[in-house]
Amino acid sequence: MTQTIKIFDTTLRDGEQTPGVSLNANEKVEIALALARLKVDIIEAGFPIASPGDFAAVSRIAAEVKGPVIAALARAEKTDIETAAKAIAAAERPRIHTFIATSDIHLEYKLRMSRQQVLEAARDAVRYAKSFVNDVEFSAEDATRSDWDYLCQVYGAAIAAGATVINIPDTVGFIMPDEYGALIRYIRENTPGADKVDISVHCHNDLGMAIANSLAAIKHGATQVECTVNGLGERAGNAAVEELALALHTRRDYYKIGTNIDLKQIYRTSRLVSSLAGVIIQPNKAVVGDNAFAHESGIHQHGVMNNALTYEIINPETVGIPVNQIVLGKHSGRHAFEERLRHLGHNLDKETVSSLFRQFKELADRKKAVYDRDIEALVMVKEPTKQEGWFQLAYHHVVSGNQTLATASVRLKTKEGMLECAACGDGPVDAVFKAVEQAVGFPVVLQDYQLKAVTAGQDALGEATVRIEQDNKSFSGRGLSTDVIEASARAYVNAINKMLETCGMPEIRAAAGGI
Ligand SMILES: CC(=O)SCCNC(=O)CCNC(=O)[C@H](O)C(C)(C)COP(=O)(O)OP(=O)(O)OC[C@H]1O[C@@H](n2cnc3c(N)ncnc32)[C@H](O)[C@@H]1OP(=O)(O)O
Ligand SMILES: CC(C)C(=O)C(=O)O
Ligand SMILES: [Mg+2]
Repeated sequence: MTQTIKIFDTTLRDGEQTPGVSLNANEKVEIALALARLKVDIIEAGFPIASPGDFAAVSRIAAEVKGPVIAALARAEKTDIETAAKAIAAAERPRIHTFIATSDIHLEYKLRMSRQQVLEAARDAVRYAKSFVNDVEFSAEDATRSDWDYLCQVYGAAIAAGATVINIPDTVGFIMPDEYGALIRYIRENTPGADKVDISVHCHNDLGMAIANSLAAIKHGATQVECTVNGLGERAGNAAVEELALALHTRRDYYKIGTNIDLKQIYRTSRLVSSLAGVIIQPNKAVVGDNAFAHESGIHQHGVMNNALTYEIINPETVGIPVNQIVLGKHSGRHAFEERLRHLGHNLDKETVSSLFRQFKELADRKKAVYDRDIEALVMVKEPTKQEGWFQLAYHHVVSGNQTLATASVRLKTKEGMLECAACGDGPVDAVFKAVEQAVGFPVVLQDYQLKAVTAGQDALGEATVRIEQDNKSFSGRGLSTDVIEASARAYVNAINKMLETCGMPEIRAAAGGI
């Protein structure tokens, strides 16, 4: 291997710009810790000026996550830069990432600035950021629709002001691979000082080119690639880190470039992000989709039976996908369970292991075979401990049928006692959601509801995902059970708890016209 490309992960910043996704500080720290285990080189932890919540999350990540460089985004504005610097002050290796658009269309209609003004703003922003940290990245937003010579002037000014990284974003996913490769080469060859800094690329997937463009850029001298887990991001998303890492690994014969990514962590990180962001992975998604290693047709199955290499270019275990074998049953003990967790790469504290073991025993009572994937699902969809969450689902009962009005009754445990309610609905899930809504005592706006099976079989674990909305913010919850109505109710309660964590119970009750 001749070279290593740096992976800059922006799941927590651009990834959070995915429509409908909103992560709280605890979730962001959990994802940042997983990214550190994945061994990304840089974590873009957020955009601290955007909200006090974003500032707090970036500050916690800077203080708590060791290993990768911790970056914070800032417009080419003094206050943004000061806020970013404050948020990452505790990081071992802090980076300020400042940006301003350079395309004429952005200059005319958005910034209302001339080319000269933007060039000066870029230079001043880098210089100001440099007064706080040594490591400063500069991005020319909408670079791929900007004039190439003007871009070289702006990047030259940013490098002269002290930028250590220049990023060339395809902000609107517009450029084609050959063209992007040529642009990267042009900037490298025509920007004074470009040979002394990292050249970064940041590709959006509007035309499905994010990975192809990133790879073309690597071929033409990019030294850093910006990605997100599962390709989350604004609109159609960003280049997916798992796809990029696997492309470079699988075709190392061609690219002769590696990454520091720990490939075994890919599946786990992907599931964690999917779970916390509330965005289900499409089955045919490359590398981490449920069908990525499934062989449906006879000719393929025949080939794979003889030798997997006939139709499999990636071994699922390479990316840490658990093999679907029966691992444990209801007679298994705590030692075997703990050992299995360790084998799957989870080093969890005693309290979490105890809670998971209890859930595993309950599951083993209801399900014939417990697979590694079931255990992964239990780990991902952690139930709230007694101290967490306003509400816990203590009991539910649902009656439904084709000639019966679906009716549900629920009992929720709270710190102040039990709440009970019953409701009718359009089907059992609607009835149980209505009963929960009545029990909590305020209206809940449902945005999205999805249900899928974790493994195959009639007794498979069902995994429900629910997204609710409050004050233009989304909150997602997940629930697991062999009973899909229970999984749905748990997901709904989980989303409500997350909403309360951010919005506060008195505020929600007041907004609903209550006490
Ligand atoms: C390509 C990207 O992904 S860029 C990152 C996008 N991410 C986000 O926008 C995160 C969430 N954003 C926010 O919370 C808000 O937009 C904030 C806090 C950043 C700014 O909020 P507001 O001050 O209310 O401004 P608003 O969003 O309406 O407009 C953006 C302003 O920033 C200016 N601006 C946009 N980009 C830049 C830049 N890179 N440098 C300097 N100014 C900029 C715009 O011209 C506009 O200025 P104006 O208010 O003088 O007209
Ligand atoms: C802030 C920049 C790098 C960005 O996200 C984009 O241009 O897409
Ligand atoms: Mg972007």
